[in-house]
Amino acid sequence: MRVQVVDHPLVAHKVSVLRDKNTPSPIFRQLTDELVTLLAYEATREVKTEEVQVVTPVATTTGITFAKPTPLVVPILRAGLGMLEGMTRLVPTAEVGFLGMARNEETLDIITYADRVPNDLTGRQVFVLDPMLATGGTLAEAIKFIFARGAESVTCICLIAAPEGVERLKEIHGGDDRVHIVLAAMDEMLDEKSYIIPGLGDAGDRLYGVTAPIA
Ligand SMILES: O=P(O)(O)OC[C@H]1O[C@H](OP(=O)(O)OP(=O)(O)O)[C@H](O)[C@@H]1O
Ligand SMILES: O=c1cc[nH]c(=O)[nH]1
Ligand SMILES: [Mg+2]
Repeated sequence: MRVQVVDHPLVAHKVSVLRDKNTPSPIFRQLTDELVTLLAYEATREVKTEEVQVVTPVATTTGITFAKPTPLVVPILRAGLGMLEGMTRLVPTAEVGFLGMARNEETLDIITYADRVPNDLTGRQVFVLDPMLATGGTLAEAIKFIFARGAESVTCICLIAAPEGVERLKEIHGGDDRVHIVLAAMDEMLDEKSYIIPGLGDAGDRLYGVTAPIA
Protein backbone atom coordinates (compact mmCIF):
# COMPACT_ATOMS: atom_id res chain seq x y z
CA MET A 1 0.00 0.00 0.00
CA ARG A 2 1.39 3.38 -1.00
CA VAL A 3 0.59 6.55 0.95
CA GLN A 4 1.33 9.83 -0.75
CA VAL A 5 0.97 13.24 0.90
CA VAL A 6 0.87 15.87 -1.85
CA ASP A 7 3.43 18.43 -0.74
CA HIS A 8 2.63 21.67 -2.57
CA PRO A 9 2.05 25.25 -1.38
CA LEU A 10 -1.29 25.49 -3.24
CA VAL A 11 -2.54 22.40 -1.41
CA ALA A 12 -1.21 23.53 1.98
CA HIS A 13 -2.76 27.00 1.59
CA LYS A 14 -6.19 25.67 0.64
CA VAL A 15 -6.13 23.13 3.49
CA SER A 16 -5.30 25.91 5.95
CA VAL A 17 -8.36 27.93 4.91
CA LEU A 18 -10.50 24.78 5.00
CA ARG A 19 -9.45 24.10 8.60
CA ASP A 20 -10.50 27.58 9.80
CA LYS A 21 -13.72 27.23 11.79
CA ASN A 22 -14.88 30.59 10.40
CA THR A 23 -14.74 29.42 6.78
CA PRO A 24 -18.41 29.23 5.67
CA SER A 25 -19.94 26.30 3.75
CA PRO A 26 -19.85 27.93 0.28
CA ILE A 27 -16.10 28.60 0.55
CA PHE A 28 -15.55 25.19 2.15
CA ARG A 29 -17.25 23.53 -0.83
CA GLN A 30 -15.24 25.56 -3.32
CA LEU A 31 -11.92 24.72 -1.63
CA THR A 32 -12.82 21.03 -1.43
CA ASP A 33 -13.56 21.10 -5.15
CA GLU A 34 -10.26 22.84 -5.93
CA LEU A 35 -8.24 20.51 -3.69
CA VAL A 36 -9.57 17.36 -5.29
CA THR A 37 -8.41 18.52 -8.70
CA LEU A 38 -4.89 19.06 -7.35
CA LEU A 39 -4.85 15.64 -5.65
CA ALA A 40 -6.40 13.91 -8.65
CA TYR A 41 -3.46 15.01 -10.78
CA GLU A 42 -1.21 12.79 -8.63
CA ALA A 43 -3.79 10.09 -7.97
CA THR A 44 -4.38 9.41 -11.68
CA ARG A 45 -0.70 9.13 -12.59
CA GLU A 46 -1.04 5.38 -13.11
CA VAL A 47 -4.39 5.35 -14.84
CA LYS A 48 -4.37 2.85 -17.70
CA THR A 49 -4.07 4.36 -21.16
CA GLU A 50 -3.86 3.20 -24.75
CA GLU A 51 -2.54 4.79 -27.89
CA VAL A 52 -4.83 6.64 -30.26
CA GLN A 53 -4.21 8.28 -33.62
CA VAL A 54 -4.76 12.04 -33.62
CA VAL A 55 -5.00 14.11 -36.78
CA THR A 56 -3.77 17.65 -36.14
CA PRO A 57 -4.27 20.44 -38.74
CA VAL A 58 -0.78 19.60 -40.07
CA ALA A 59 0.02 15.94 -39.38
CA THR A 60 -1.05 12.65 -37.86
CA THR A 61 0.43 11.72 -34.51
CA THR A 62 0.02 9.21 -31.73
CA GLY A 63 -1.70 10.38 -28.56
CA ILE A 64 -3.18 8.52 -25.62
CA THR A 65 -6.66 7.95 -24.32
CA PHE A 66 -7.98 6.15 -21.23
CA ALA A 67 -8.07 2.38 -21.72
CA LYS A 68 -11.30 0.41 -21.28
CA PRO A 69 -12.82 -0.29 -18.83
CA THR A 70 -12.86 3.37 -17.87
CA PRO A 71 -11.97 4.39 -14.29
CA LEU A 72 -14.79 4.26 -11.76
CA VAL A 73 -15.11 7.09 -9.24
CA VAL A 74 -16.88 6.28 -5.96
CA PRO A 75 -17.64 9.14 -3.56
CA ILE A 76 -18.53 8.00 -0.03
CA LEU A 77 -21.71 9.81 0.93
CA ARG A 78 -22.17 12.24 2.40
CA ALA A 79 -18.89 14.15 2.60
CA GLY A 80 -17.28 12.48 -0.43
CA LEU A 81 -19.96 13.99 -2.64
CA GLY A 82 -18.24 17.35 -2.17
CA MET A 83 -15.26 15.92 -4.08
CA LEU A 84 -17.13 14.42 -7.03
CA GLU A 85 -17.42 17.34 -9.39
CA GLY A 86 -13.74 18.28 -9.09
CA MET A 87 -12.80 14.70 -9.96
CA THR A 88 -15.17 14.26 -12.90
CA ARG A 89 -14.11 17.62 -14.31
CA LEU A 90 -10.58 16.20 -14.65
CA VAL A 91 -11.67 12.72 -15.77
CA PRO A 92 -14.94 13.38 -17.63
CA THR A 93 -15.14 9.89 -19.13
CA ALA A 94 -15.00 8.20 -15.71
CA GLU A 95 -18.10 6.37 -14.56
CA VAL A 96 -19.49 7.08 -11.11
CA GLY A 97 -20.82 4.73 -8.42
CA PHE A 98 -22.03 5.75 -4.98
CA LEU A 99 -21.49 4.25 -1.55
CA GLY A 100 -23.40 5.64 1.42
CA MET A 101 -21.50 4.97 4.61
CA ALA A 102 -21.77 6.57 8.01
CA ARG A 103 -19.71 6.20 11.13
CA ASN A 104 -21.81 5.82 14.28
CA GLU A 105 -20.20 8.57 16.35
CA GLU A 106 -20.79 6.62 19.58
CA THR A 107 -19.74 3.07 18.64
CA LEU A 108 -17.59 4.00 15.60
CA ASP A 109 -19.29 1.11 13.74
CA ILE A 110 -19.71 1.71 10.01
CA ILE A 111 -23.16 1.47 8.50
CA THR A 112 -23.46 1.01 4.73
CA TYR A 113 -26.81 2.58 3.85
CA ALA A 114 -26.49 2.94 0.09
CA ASP A 115 -24.90 0.82 -2.63
CA ARG A 116 -25.05 2.15 -6.18
CA VAL A 117 -21.80 0.54 -7.32
CA PRO A 118 -21.74 -1.88 -10.29
CA ASN A 119 -21.82 -5.55 -9.24
CA ASP A 120 -18.92 -6.47 -11.50
CA LEU A 121 -15.78 -4.36 -11.13
CA THR A 122 -13.46 -6.85 -12.83
CA GLY A 123 -10.39 -5.05 -14.17
CA ARG A 124 -11.58 -1.62 -12.98
CA GLN A 125 -9.35 1.02 -11.47
CA VAL A 126 -11.50 2.55 -8.73
CA PHE A 127 -11.02 6.01 -7.22
CA VAL A 128 -12.68 6.43 -3.81
CA LEU A 129 -13.39 9.97 -2.64
CA ASP A 130 -13.71 10.79 1.07
CA PRO A 131 -12.28 13.93 2.67
CA MET A 132 -11.55 12.39 6.09
CA LEU A 133 -9.56 9.28 7.03
CA ALA A 134 -9.89 9.15 10.83
CA THR A 135 -9.95 5.66 12.44
CA GLY A 136 -9.84 4.19 8.92
CA GLY A 137 -13.01 2.18 9.61
CA THR A 138 -14.93 3.69 6.70
CA LEU A 139 -12.18 3.27 4.13
CA ALA A 140 -11.39 -0.26 5.33
CA GLU A 141 -15.04 -1.19 4.68
CA ALA A 142 -15.11 0.64 1.35
CA ILE A 143 -11.91 -1.02 0.08
CA LYS A 144 -13.14 -4.47 1.18
CA PHE A 145 -16.47 -3.83 -0.56
CA ILE A 146 -14.83 -2.76 -3.84
CA PHE A 147 -12.31 -5.62 -3.99
CA ALA A 148 -15.12 -8.10 -3.25
CA ARG A 149 -16.61 -6.98 -6.60
CA GLY A 150 -13.37 -7.72 -8.46
CA ALA A 151 -11.69 -4.31 -8.81
CA GLU A 152 -8.09 -4.27 -10.03
CA SER A 153 -6.93 -1.40 -7.80
CA VAL A 154 -8.32 1.13 -5.32
CA THR A 155 -6.95 4.64 -5.01
CA CYS A 156 -8.41 6.66 -2.12
CA ILE A 157 -8.28 10.43 -2.43
CA CYS A 158 -8.64 12.09 1.00
CA LEU A 159 -8.02 15.59 2.25
CA ILE A 160 -6.92 14.87 5.82
CA ALA A 161 -5.79 11.68 7.55
CA ALA A 162 -4.88 10.66 11.08
CA PRO A 163 -1.82 8.43 11.52
CA GLU A 164 -3.99 5.92 13.43
CA GLY A 165 -6.26 5.42 10.42
CA VAL A 166 -3.38 5.07 7.97
CA GLU A 167 -1.77 2.48 10.30
CA ARG A 168 -5.02 0.53 10.41
CA LEU A 169 -5.17 0.40 6.62
CA LYS A 170 -1.49 -0.61 6.49
CA GLU A 171 -2.22 -3.51 8.87
CA ILE A 172 -4.82 -4.76 6.39
CA HIS A 173 -3.24 -3.83 3.06
CA GLY A 174 0.43 -3.18 3.92
CA GLY A 175 1.83 -5.65 1.38
CA ASP A 176 -0.82 -4.94 -1.25
CA ASP A 177 0.35 -2.77 -4.15
CA ARG A 178 -3.24 -2.51 -5.45
CA VAL A 179 -4.04 0.08 -2.74
CA HIS A 180 -2.95 3.71 -2.96
CA ILE A 181 -3.85 6.56 -0.60
CA VAL A 182 -3.39 10.17 -1.74
CA LEU A 183 -3.68 12.90 0.91
CA ALA A 184 -3.50 16.66 1.21
CA ALA A 185 -2.33 16.47 4.84
CA MET A 186 -1.32 13.94 7.48
CA ASP A 187 -2.40 15.31 10.85
CA GLU A 188 -1.23 14.64 14.40
CA MET A 189 -3.69 12.25 16.04
CA LEU A 190 -7.28 11.42 16.94
CA ASP A 191 -9.03 12.93 19.96
CA GLU A 192 -11.08 10.94 22.49
CA LYS A 193 -14.09 11.04 20.11
CA SER A 194 -11.95 9.87 17.18
CA TYR A 195 -12.01 13.28 15.50
CA ILE A 196 -8.83 14.28 13.70
CA ILE A 197 -6.59 16.81 15.47
CA PRO A 198 -6.15 19.53 14.30
CA GLY A 199 -8.43 18.38 11.44
CA LEU A 200 -11.32 20.53 10.32
CA GLY A 201 -14.24 19.15 12.33
CA ASP A 202 -17.01 17.13 10.68
CA ALA A 203 -16.46 17.44 6.94
CA GLY A 204 -20.07 16.52 6.04
CA ASP A 205 -21.51 19.08 8.43
CA ARG A 206 -19.14 21.77 7.19
CA LEU A 207 -19.88 21.04 3.52
CA TYR A 208 -23.63 21.00 3.90
CA GLY A 209 -24.20 23.20 6.94
CA VAL A 210 -26.27 20.67 8.90
CA THR A 211 -25.47 18.09 11.54
CA ALA A 212 -26.47 14.61 10.40
CA PRO A 213 -28.28 12.38 12.94
CA ILE A 214 -26.22 9.59 14.50
CA ALA A 215 -26.14 6.61 12.13
O1 LIG B 1 -12.11 6.94 9.35
P1 LIG B 1 -13.42 6.92 10.09
O2 LIG B 1 -13.23 6.88 11.59
O3 LIG B 1 -14.32 5.84 9.61
O4 LIG B 1 -14.13 8.32 9.85
C1 LIG B 1 -14.15 8.93 8.60
C2 LIG B 1 -15.55 9.03 8.05
O5 LIG B 1 -16.30 9.97 8.83
C3 LIG B 1 -16.88 10.93 7.95
O6 LIG B 1 -18.13 10.53 7.47
P2 LIG B 1 -19.40 10.45 8.43
O7 LIG B 1 -19.52 9.07 9.00
O8 LIG B 1 -19.35 11.59 9.40
O9 LIG B 1 -20.60 10.62 7.44
P3 LIG B 1 -21.07 11.95 6.65
O10 LIG B 1 -20.17 12.07 5.48
O11 LIG B 1 -22.48 11.66 6.30
O12 LIG B 1 -20.94 13.12 7.59
C4 LIG B 1 -15.89 11.00 6.81
O13 LIG B 1 -16.40 11.58 5.65
C5 LIG B 1 -15.50 9.55 6.64
O14 LIG B 1 -16.38 8.85 5.81
O1 LIG C 1 -12.32 14.49 12.18
C1 LIG C 1 -13.22 13.82 11.61
C2 LIG C 1 -13.40 12.46 11.84
C3 LIG C 1 -14.39 11.80 11.18
N1 LIG C 1 -15.18 12.48 10.34
C4 LIG C 1 -15.03 13.80 10.09
O2 LIG C 1 -15.77 14.39 9.30
N2 LIG C 1 -14.06 14.45 10.75
MG1 LIG D 1 -19.89 13.35 9.20
